[in-house]
Amino acid sequence: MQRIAPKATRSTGENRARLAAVQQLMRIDEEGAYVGLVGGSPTRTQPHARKRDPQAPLDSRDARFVTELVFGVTRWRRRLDWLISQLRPTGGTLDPELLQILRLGIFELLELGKPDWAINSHVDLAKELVRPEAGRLVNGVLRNLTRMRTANAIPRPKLEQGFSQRQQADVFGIASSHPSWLVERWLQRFGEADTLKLLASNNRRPVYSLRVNTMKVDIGALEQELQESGVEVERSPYLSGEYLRVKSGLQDVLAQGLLSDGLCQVQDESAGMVVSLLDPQPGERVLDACAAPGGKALFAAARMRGEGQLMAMDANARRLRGLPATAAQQGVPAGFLTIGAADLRESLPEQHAPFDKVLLDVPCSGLGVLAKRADLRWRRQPADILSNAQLQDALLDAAARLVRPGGLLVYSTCSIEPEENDLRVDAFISRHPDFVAEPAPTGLLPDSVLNQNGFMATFPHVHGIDGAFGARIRHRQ
Ligand SMILES: C[S@@+](CC[C@H](N)C(=O)[O-])C[C@H]1O[C@@H](n2cnc3c(N)ncnc32)[C@H](O)[C@@H]1O
Repeated sequence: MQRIAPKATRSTGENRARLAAVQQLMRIDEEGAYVGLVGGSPTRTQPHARKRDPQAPLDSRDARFVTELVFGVTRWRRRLDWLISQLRPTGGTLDPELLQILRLGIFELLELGKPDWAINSHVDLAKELVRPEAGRLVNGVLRNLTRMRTANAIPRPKLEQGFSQRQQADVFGIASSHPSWLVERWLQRFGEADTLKLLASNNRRPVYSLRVNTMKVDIGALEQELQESGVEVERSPYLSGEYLRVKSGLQDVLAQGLLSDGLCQVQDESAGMVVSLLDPQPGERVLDACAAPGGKALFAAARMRGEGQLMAMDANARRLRGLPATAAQQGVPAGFLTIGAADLRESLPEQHAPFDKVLLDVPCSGLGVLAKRADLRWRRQPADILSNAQLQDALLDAAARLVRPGGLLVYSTCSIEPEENDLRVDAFISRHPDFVAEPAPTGLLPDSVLNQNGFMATFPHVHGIDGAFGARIRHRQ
């Protein structure tokens, strides 16, 4: 029997959140907006939306619901579209807004376990945003789904007898909502069992960690303060003296102003491990050559205790804009950190060179961070890996000129693809016989994050954090 909610329990806040989510999803599809950045109010207001959505901002609970919807629908898009194709007898092209509403409805019913009566909100949204008859279609598709849900008979893609690897990639790709080319690539490399684990990790709620700013606060004191205010944290198993994993209450960390007070920053432990691999010491001259927005540079500053010289440069001046203020909040001494916008390939900071250590955290496919960047899996194409490799090689060649003899270059990515990682290091060494790749020295990082070459290589399904890579490359004396 259908569950009917009393009218009073139907939340108008949730309805407004659904409208905002549809608007944001349209922006992501039409304008390529980045799913991590569209959490605020939509910039484009629909004519229908104005009628329904007065200017009052959403409260924080509804705003969080918008984020959950946008993130979830983006992540599950392929599976949702496949389900729509199974649930719509007529087929044919859908209005873009109608498609988003159907995706939203299916996501809420299947992933968030919303009750059957929530469908009324999607039906109303379709009537208002698209046209009155669109409500009938939404009602038909979503009621069909709830009947299947009750009968435990949600459609699933199936493998045929004698399937090829491409067909397997299609089926896994639909079920886990990843593109087939990526699944096929991982099947070839990791085999079936590990690919399934990786796909599942990419669909899990991401793990967020805080890098404790040890220049301002002791980790034990911050841990206690957070726990007393109801934020559940635990020490990172990889960087136990500097990182706290947030189990629940990240919003409270933000609300308490701990970030703006400079006591901590949200940063994945894999990013912290790259800085550990660099091992910047007080008194050294260090360059972060692709620094923006500056997370790793700020950790390096804390490790150096503001002594020596740290230069943070990046080709993108806009992405560097917030760094001086954040550095000041975190207590980084003026004069210790120099910030400059420059394309490393064209204008080397030679007047400051040579450096004891250079960190080169290059632009990459980001295929290690799919749990956090829900849209990336749809944006990336196989050709991107090749074009990234060309830029990565050029940046490595430029950075090499800035390392003093005997000094260290650390190359890092947030990718798990060999073409962007070990293979770039191999190619660099063959172009530069005056450099040698060296395994991470004992004690710098846990053995569990080192690969067969002694490079740092984390994987979401193995380490439970972002996938990332870091290699130490030494300039021979
Ligand atoms: C992965 S991000 C760096 C993240 C940063 N290390 C952090 O931890 O916050 C890569 C950066 O490389 C920069 N970049 C791309 N091409 C560059 C170039 N030719 N010269 C210098 N920086 C470049 C991009 O603007 C981007 O900010």
